[in-house]
Amino acid sequence: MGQQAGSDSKETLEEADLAPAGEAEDDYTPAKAKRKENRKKSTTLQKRIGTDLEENSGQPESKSNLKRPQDERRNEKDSATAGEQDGSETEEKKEIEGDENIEKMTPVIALKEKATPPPSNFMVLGGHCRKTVQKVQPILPQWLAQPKLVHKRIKENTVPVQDIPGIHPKLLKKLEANEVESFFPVQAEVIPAILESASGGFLVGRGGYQPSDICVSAPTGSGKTLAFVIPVVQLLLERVVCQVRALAILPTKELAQQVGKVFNIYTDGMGLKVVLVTGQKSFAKEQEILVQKTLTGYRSLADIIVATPGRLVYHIEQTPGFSLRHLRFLIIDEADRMIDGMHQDWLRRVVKAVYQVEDDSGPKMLFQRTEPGPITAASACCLQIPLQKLLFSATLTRNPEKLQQLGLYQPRLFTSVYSEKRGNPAENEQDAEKKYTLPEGLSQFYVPCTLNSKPLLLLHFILRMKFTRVLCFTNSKETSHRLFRLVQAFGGVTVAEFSSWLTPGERQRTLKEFEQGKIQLLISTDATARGIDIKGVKSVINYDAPQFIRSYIHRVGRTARAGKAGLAFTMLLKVQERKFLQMLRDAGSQELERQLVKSENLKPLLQKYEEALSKLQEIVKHCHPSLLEPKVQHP
Ligand SMILES: Nc1ncnc2c1ncn2[C@@H]1O[C@H](COP(=O)(O)OP(=O)(O)OP(=O)(O)O)[C@@H](O)[C@H]1O
Repeated sequence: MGQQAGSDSKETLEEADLAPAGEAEDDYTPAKAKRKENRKKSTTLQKRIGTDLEENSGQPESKSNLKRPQDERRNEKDSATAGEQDGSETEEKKEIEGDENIEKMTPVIALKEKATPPPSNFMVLGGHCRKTVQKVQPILPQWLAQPKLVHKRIKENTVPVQDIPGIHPKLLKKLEANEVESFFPVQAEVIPAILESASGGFLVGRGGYQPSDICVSAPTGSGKTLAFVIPVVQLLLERVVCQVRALAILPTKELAQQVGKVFNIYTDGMGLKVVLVTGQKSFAKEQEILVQKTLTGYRSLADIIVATPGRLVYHIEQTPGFSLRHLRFLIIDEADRMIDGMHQDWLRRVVKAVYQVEDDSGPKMLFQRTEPGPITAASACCLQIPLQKLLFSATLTRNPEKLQQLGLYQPRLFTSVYSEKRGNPAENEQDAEKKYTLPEGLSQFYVPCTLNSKPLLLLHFILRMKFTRVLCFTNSKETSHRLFRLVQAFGGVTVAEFSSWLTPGERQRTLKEFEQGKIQLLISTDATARGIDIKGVKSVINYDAPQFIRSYIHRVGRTARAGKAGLAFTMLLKVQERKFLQMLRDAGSQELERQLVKSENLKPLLQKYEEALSKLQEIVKHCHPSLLEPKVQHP
């Protein structure tokens, strides 16, 4: 029923869900803002000079001035001299006089100023000399400046599962069955913190107070998913009535499916129900598995929902009986990406649904649901079900302005971004904001190349250096498709492409085949850059250099996961080298090694490559329809 009614809104929102992460730069620097403002002022002044010049030239030696009585002019002269004696104005004048350039540039003004003193309301121009602007250092709030540090080295810092107190025996069994013997550092820190925040039962905060929201910034592949799945499942084990108590929001369908799978593993046989709300199923089907109509109203069929924001909002608005009034945990994975998508207004709508007043609420209700505010005698006498936000990302912004949009409550930050030398994240707050941590097992290289040698280099890595399970990134789906066709025409490589051109079903199948080792080379847009956990990816090749540091971090993070080793190669044109390498240095990454491939090594591939190019030209000439059908090809 609601399916049709909301189809328009669904289209737009889902479209946004699918859009590959165009990583906007984190460019919060108050100093930058200040510089911009100064530049703006200077432009305005320049404009004014222009206008004043025009005005002056339009009034040759101010006839009006000559016409005015002599004593009036004398008065003006006197007041100008008096002005010079005033401390501040003298300084300003010195500045103007001291700027020789200005005098050279504006001789007309200089001459006229000497000839006739400016009228009293004349605006003195200036401010063109270069002043050194004092750098504004941001002062971060304490929770961002002094976070809880999480070891970045996984291997040396794992903690045996049994050493973390309070894990439910049922979950210990599950962990063992899934070959998780030790917790990774981020799990060892965050799991106890979440469990502790609900130590008085998940329906009330500790001591009756609202618990702190939790933000986690840890490298790609460091195990952030289990860091929220384990405590959330454990805390919901004690629930009696099935209600939506936990909601995990992710930016794409594939990521939501992946997280849904982990929740399913750890809730299996525990009596908790996990529902995926991503648009993979029809809207009506999703409604059926979310709520059930009863004689007295509706009942929830889900304890945990894993959703993309667009589809979720659609259910909030269109599904009768769908309620978030019992929501206890709001998990925002890939949080920085989700903040970028805040314009969709999904968070406001979710929070509104959580605190929505329903008919059955009233003074009789044991637990209340009101948005957190100042504690008053009236608010303190009722037990509140807290809503706790849990944020996770490998590139979590430390920009307070951006984080402020999430409406966090007394947040705590767990981070792996710190200086190795001093272990002090607040060492240089401005720097820390732009720094990220890469997985310890990652070896990074850059490959100098020309536009023409790029495809040959890729083939060289696969065919001559025998790289297997390679994830290759391009900057657009068009490039991905062309490259895929070219490698296909070359032959000898099991290749597939991955982009938003594929249907969700095709995307899922492709990822599965890649994971199973059936595909040697997967050419992808940034659609697989974030969060996707494909086991056994040995190397990542950036066929096109990523434009933003966050894109780079997520792309190369598809390898070297869970403490394993991995290789990352970035092909760089001569013109890209300096800027790209500087971008990495600024992010605190280790220096990339230069991997030069000699042209002799590419020569053996040349003849076949040219044949492949001609083949491709033929296809394009005859406009082969299959050119528009991206698919996997097995040789
Ligand atoms: N304690 C553990 N022991 C062994 N393997 C683990 C453990 N925790 C997580 N893993 C494995 O590590 C891999 C990476 O975990 P996960 O996907 O949670 O990383 P992530 O930090 O969310 O990465 P990204 O930032 O890229 O999303 C997964 O394959 C997961 O099964």
